[in-house]
Amino acid sequence: MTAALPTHANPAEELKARPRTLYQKIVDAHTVKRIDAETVLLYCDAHFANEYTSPQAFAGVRDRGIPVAVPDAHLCVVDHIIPSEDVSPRVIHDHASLVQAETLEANCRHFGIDAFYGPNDPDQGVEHVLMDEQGLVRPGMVVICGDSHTTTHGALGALGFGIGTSEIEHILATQTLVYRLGRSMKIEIKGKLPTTATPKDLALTVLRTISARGALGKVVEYTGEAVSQLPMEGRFTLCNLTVEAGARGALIAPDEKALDWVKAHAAGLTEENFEAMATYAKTLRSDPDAEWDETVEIDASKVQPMTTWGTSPDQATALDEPIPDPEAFQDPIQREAGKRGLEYQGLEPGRTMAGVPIQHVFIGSCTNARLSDLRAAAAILKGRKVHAGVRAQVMPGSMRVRREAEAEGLDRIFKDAGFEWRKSGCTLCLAMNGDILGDGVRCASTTNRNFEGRQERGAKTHLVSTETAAASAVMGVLTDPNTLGKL
Ligand SMILES: CC(C)[C@H](C(=O)O)[C@@H](O)C(=O)O
Ligand code: SF4
Repeated sequence: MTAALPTHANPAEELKARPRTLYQKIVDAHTVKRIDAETVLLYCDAHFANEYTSPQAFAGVRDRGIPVAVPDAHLCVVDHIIPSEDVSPRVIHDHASLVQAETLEANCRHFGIDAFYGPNDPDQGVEHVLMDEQGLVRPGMVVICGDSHTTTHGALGALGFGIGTSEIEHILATQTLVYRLGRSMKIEIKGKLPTTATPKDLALTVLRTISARGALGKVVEYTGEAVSQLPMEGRFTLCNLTVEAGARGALIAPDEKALDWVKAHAAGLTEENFEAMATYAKTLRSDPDAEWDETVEIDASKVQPMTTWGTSPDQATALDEPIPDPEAFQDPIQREAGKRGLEYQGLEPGRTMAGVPIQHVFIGSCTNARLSDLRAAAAILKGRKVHAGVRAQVMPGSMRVRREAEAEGLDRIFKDAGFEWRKSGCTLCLAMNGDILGDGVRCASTTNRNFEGRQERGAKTHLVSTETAAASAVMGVLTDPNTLGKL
């Protein structure tokens, strides 16, 4: 006869009984082995590699003469170093960049990785646009990449985060990662986002509220009415920018919208697999009495069109509010950073950002270059012209986005307005391959980083929504898109 074990002796039962956050549930489901109180060996479902951060990792695996453990779990794309000129076939002029692109292709061939998106692949794109567009990210997955903006994929309820080169090597060799557990942070976005504001404005508001260090070491979960109302593209934008607060992940519990997105994008997903995914997705939410290390509330109804005034994404303000005086900041680090940011940008406290003259507009990047972004910009640009003295460029997030936009005639609207219609890639987001601004050029940019010199030494970047970028292109000054018809 066997005596019944007391329930607390069964770790699996104990795990299930404890209220958990969505983050904890995903980590538990992927834990191969607990290493110590702070660290686990984590199974990763998918790894995405670009040509820029992967070469040494592949070289390490080659040198040891071992195979890539699960070749089908990797997707490789040339996106960071590829020029965006509108030529066919695409040519990489820079020798070092060409070597990086060719090395990635050779590594894929050598290790039996079929999912390679080279410069002339019809579906090439910025990795964080491409992955979701190919339906490769599913709710509950752990997805990793040697790139910080992998947090983007939390929009689908997947734990996405960036890793370093030695970790990429570990993934290639073992499909696992030695993972230090993060702390949990709930950001509840209450109320409704006004129709005059966009998800990008919400994301910049979150950053301003919690600061660029506000989520350091934490995995954020977004909840609340405004978050459920966001379309998938808006959720990608929000989760993409969350890393700029230092977050180690950004999650949104998967709902019907997330499942519909996967259904619409995952080629070959059978009805049976979809049903299994949908059933699992229902369990992917934080338990009502889960404990959080930190919680923050934000009122969505107060969000207004935003831009950045400094050189950190959290140095943001509404376009029609006065630029704050950093001298008044309590935190000495923020005070110094604010003073330096304003000085770099050549701006004074007290004036509004609306009306600041710009010479360049960039619509692109993994933050805001999906089809809905291009539609929103085109709706503003239709029948209007880019202001004299402004150079305006659009780099669709992927070649598929570009094709879909062309099928709707959006390229015509952009070109008629005076925009350059380019090909997809990171390009001007981080000043690569000749896609750079001149020294001192001020740019309204739909990207996620406004660091000193990000778009070229001395160039001034102001982060904005796609709508604000389009309106600013027309006016030649930073412009709240809601005021456009009224000016
Ligand atoms: C090049 C890469 C390591 C980097 C990142 O990690 O985010 C880049 O994509 C960026 O946006 O600055
Ligand atoms: S588009 Fe910009 S932010 Fe996104 S991965 Fe490329 S360089 Fe990084």
